[in-house]
Amino acid sequence: MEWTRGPVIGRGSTATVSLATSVSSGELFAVKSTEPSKSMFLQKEQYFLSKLSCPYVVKYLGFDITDEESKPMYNICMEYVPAAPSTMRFRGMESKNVLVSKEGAKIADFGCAKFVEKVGGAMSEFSGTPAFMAPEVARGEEQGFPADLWALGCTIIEMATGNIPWTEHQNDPVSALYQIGFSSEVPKFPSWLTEKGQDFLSKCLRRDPKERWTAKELLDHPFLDDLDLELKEVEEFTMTSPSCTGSRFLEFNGSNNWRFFDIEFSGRENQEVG
Ligand SMILES: Nc1ncnc2c1ncn2[C@@H]1O[C@H](COP(=O)(O)OP(=O)(O)OP(=O)(O)O)[C@@H](O)[C@H]1O
Repeated sequence: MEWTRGPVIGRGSTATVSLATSVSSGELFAVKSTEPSKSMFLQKEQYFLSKLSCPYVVKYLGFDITDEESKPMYNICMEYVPAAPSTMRFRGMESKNVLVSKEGAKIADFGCAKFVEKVGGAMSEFSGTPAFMAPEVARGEEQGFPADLWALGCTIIEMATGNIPWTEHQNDPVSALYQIGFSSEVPKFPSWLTEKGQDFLSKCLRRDPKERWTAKELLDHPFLDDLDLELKEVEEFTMTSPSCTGSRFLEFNGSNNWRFFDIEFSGRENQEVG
């Protein structure tokens, strides 16, 4: 597919993400690029994305190597998910690897992903962001499905506070790993979350992976019933500001509830992207 690169819309530690346009169809999509010599994580991500088809994962469109001003670039093309810009008026934040669009939340960034071959088995490799690691992962013991539910709890904390869990150790990953792996502590829960929200977190953030709730159990947790209600209410909610005219935002409304709402950007804000 022939395409042209547009403005940069995001940067991570391994790659730069730009908007791109298909020459034949005019379709807008996102391209994640890096130099081929530094493309190990991106190639791994390409492998995972190409195997996944799920409405909650950014859609993979292909990969290629381009020559841009005599500089080769390794590129993964994927669905463009307009992300919530930090400048908008909302207090809730989404983790940078969870993009929120009109269709809901989608997971992007599979640079540290791996297929589970043997659930609960010993770890062949150790990767991830320390602050989101489950105690058993920090100790290098195992990385099974329960570790994902621990990470979910950590993501909720990040969304509610705007900070990663264990912020007190954010400049010292080694001490964070030690605290996570060998203390009896769990990350601090935001005190302003509802009782149901706190209870949901307590089920995700159990230090013993065998005591942690499973995804199936969590899906029936009353905290999620409340979110459904919130979404219905929000369908009636309209933003009136002329400068905010089509992405979905998550807001913590101060009375212990989260809600989603939709905003469209004015042309000016679109130009500011990148
Ligand atoms: N499909 C997409 N649509 C819109 N924006 C995207 C998309 N993919 C990534 N982005 C933006 O680009 C940013 C960087 O992307 P990403 O986190 O995947 O890069 P990375 O180099 O793998 O990051 P990390 O530092 O976590 O390794 C994201 O935070 C997001 O804002």
